[in-house]
Amino acid sequence: MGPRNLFLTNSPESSNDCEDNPTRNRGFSKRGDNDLDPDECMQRTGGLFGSRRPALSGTGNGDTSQSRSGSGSERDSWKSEAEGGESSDTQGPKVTYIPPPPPEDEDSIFAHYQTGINFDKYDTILVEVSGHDAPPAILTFEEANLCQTLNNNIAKAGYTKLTPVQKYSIPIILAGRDLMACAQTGSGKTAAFLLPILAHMMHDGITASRFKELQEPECIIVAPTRELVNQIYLEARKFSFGTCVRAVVIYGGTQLGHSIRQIVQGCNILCATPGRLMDIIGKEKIGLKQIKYLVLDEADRMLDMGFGPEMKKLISCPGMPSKEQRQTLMFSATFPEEIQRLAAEFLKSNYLFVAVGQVGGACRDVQQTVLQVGQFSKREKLVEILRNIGDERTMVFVETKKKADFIATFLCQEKISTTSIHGDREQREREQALGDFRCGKCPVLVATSVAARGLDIENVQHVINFDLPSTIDEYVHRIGRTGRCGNTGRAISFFDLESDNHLAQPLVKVLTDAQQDVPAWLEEIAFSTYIPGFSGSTRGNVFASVDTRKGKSSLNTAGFSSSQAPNPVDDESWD
Ligand SMILES: Nc1ncnc2c1ncn2[C@@H]1O[C@H](COP(=O)(O)OP(=O)(O)OP(=O)(O)O)[C@@H](O)[C@H]1O
Repeated sequence: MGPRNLFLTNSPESSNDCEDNPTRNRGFSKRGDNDLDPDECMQRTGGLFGSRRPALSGTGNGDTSQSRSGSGSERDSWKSEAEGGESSDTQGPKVTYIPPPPPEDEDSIFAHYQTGINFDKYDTILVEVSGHDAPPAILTFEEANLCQTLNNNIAKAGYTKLTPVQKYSIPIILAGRDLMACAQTGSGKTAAFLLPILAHMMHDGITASRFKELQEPECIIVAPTRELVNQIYLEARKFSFGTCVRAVVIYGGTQLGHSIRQIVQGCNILCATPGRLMDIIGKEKIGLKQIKYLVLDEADRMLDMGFGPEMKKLISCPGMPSKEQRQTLMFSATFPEEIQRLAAEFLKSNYLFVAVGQVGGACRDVQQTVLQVGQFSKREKLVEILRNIGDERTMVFVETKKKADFIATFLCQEKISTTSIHGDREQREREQALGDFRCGKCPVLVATSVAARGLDIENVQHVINFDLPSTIDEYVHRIGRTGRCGNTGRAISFFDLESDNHLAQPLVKVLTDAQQDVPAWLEEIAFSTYIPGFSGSTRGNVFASVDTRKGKSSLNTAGFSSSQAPNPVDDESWD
C-alpha cells in the first residue's frame, strides 16, 4: 500500500479542516502542520472578512466544534462533532445557531445556471462500466421512464440532456444495483443518484411521512462537509418538488434541537454530515430499519481514515439493513484504489463500477497553469493576479485555517473584497461567507480544503492554489470548483520548490491527461524525483484507470449502450 495511512486515529498536532478531514494527513505531511508557514509568520492582525466584517474571533456562539480559533486542529473539530461533542453538555456551551430556511418560492428552488459551451463535449468522453450484467445506458431522460412530476422538475431545473455519468448511473440504480461511480468534477453526479432514487420512491408509492418522534427514512445521503450536504439537500428538495417525498438536512455547527425539529416533522431522505447523523441516531430520532438507499457522496473521502470509522459504525448500527438488503451508491471524482477496496465492505459483491474518463482525472474544461512561486513571493503574486482578474469570482486555496484568516485579512487590506471559509469559523460565518461569495459581494473566497469538494457555485471563473494541497486528488477537487457543467474555468497553482516537489510527478500526469501544457521545469522535477516502484507519493496509489477488481465489461463513449459486456469481473482478484 502507498504511504496513506487508512483508518488511523487523528493526530492531535495536525491542523486541517474538520468535518472535511483533510487528505494531507493520509500521506506526506509536507509543510509540517503549522497553521502559519514560517515565512508568513506575521501576527494575525484580526481583520476584515468581507469588506465590513469583523475579525474572526473564534468565540461567539459557543459552537464547541467550530469556535476554537487558534486551537490549531481542524481535525479535532471534526472529531468533536463526529464523536458527538457538540451535543454533549460536558463539552462547553451549546451550539445555538439555527440556519435560515432556504427560500420556498418556486423560482428560487429551481434557480440554476446555464450549461457551458463544452457541455456537448461530455458525449465524447470514454465511459467504462465493469461488473456483471450492467443494464444499457440511456440516452435521454425520456428513456428513464420517470414519472411526470419528476420530468416536470427536471425540465424546470433546465436539464434537457443527460450527462455521461447520468446516462450510465440512472439505469444502473433503477435496476436496483449497487454502484461505485467516478466522473469528473461538475458533471452532474448529484442528479445521477437523486433522480433514480426518487423515481424508485415514487414507483413504490411512498406515503408522506408524518410527525413522529422516531423517523424512519428510506434514504440516507452522507457527504463530508456541511455546505455540501446542504447543497445536496437543496437538490433533493428541487427534484422532489410537488411529491410527498420530504428531504431533510442536518449538519454540525447548528443547534441540535433544530436538527431534531426538522426530522420529527417527517423524513424520507436524510442528508447529513456523519457526526450529526451519528448524534441523531444515538438520540433515537432516526431509525434505520426502512433504509433502502445509502449514498456516500465524495465516497473516497467518506471511506478515508477521517470518516471511514464513522461510516463503519453507521452500517453496523442496530436496524441498518445489511448490504444485501439495501442499495449502496458511491460517487466521487476520485477513487484511489485502496479506497475502492475498502468500499467492498459496504457494497454487494456484484456492484457495478462506472468510470467516466480517467478515474481521478481533472476536468478538461479547466485551463491549468502551474507557476513556480516561492513562499516569500506568493502574496505579491496573488495580488498581481487578482488585480488582473478584476471582479471575476475566484477561490483561493490555502493549506491551513490560520493562513486563510491571514491571507483574507491581507487581501482586504489591499482593498480586494474578500471573505473566507474554514473549519475554525462559526457555521453562521461560514454560511455568510459562502453567501457573500455566491452573490458576488465578495468576489474572492479564501478557503481551506473545507471548500475543495462538491461545492457548486455559479460563475467561479478562477481557482488559485496559493498553497498546493498535499495530494493530487485534493488538487483535482479544488480546481473542479471552476469549469463546471461545460463551462470553462482557469486554475493557477503556485508551486514552491521548497515544499511541493513530491507533487511534481502526479501533477505532470494530471496535466498531461487533461491535455494541458506542462512546464519543462515541472517535468524536470518530476523526472528527478521519480522513484521507481513508488506507488504515487501523494495520491497513495497509482492512477486508477479501472475498477480495482480489474475485469472490464465494456468501454464506450457516453452516447452508447454498454451492457453487452464481454466478460467481466474476476471476482477472485478482489480481496
Ligand atoms: N443534465 C444536466 N443538464 C444541465 N445541468 C446539469 C445537468 N446535470 C447536472 N447539472 C448541473 O451541473 C452542475 C454540477 O452538478 P453537480 O454538482 O451534481 O456535479 P458533481 O459531478 O457532483 O461535481 P463534484 O465532483 O464537484 O461534486 C449543477 O449546477 C447541476 O445542477
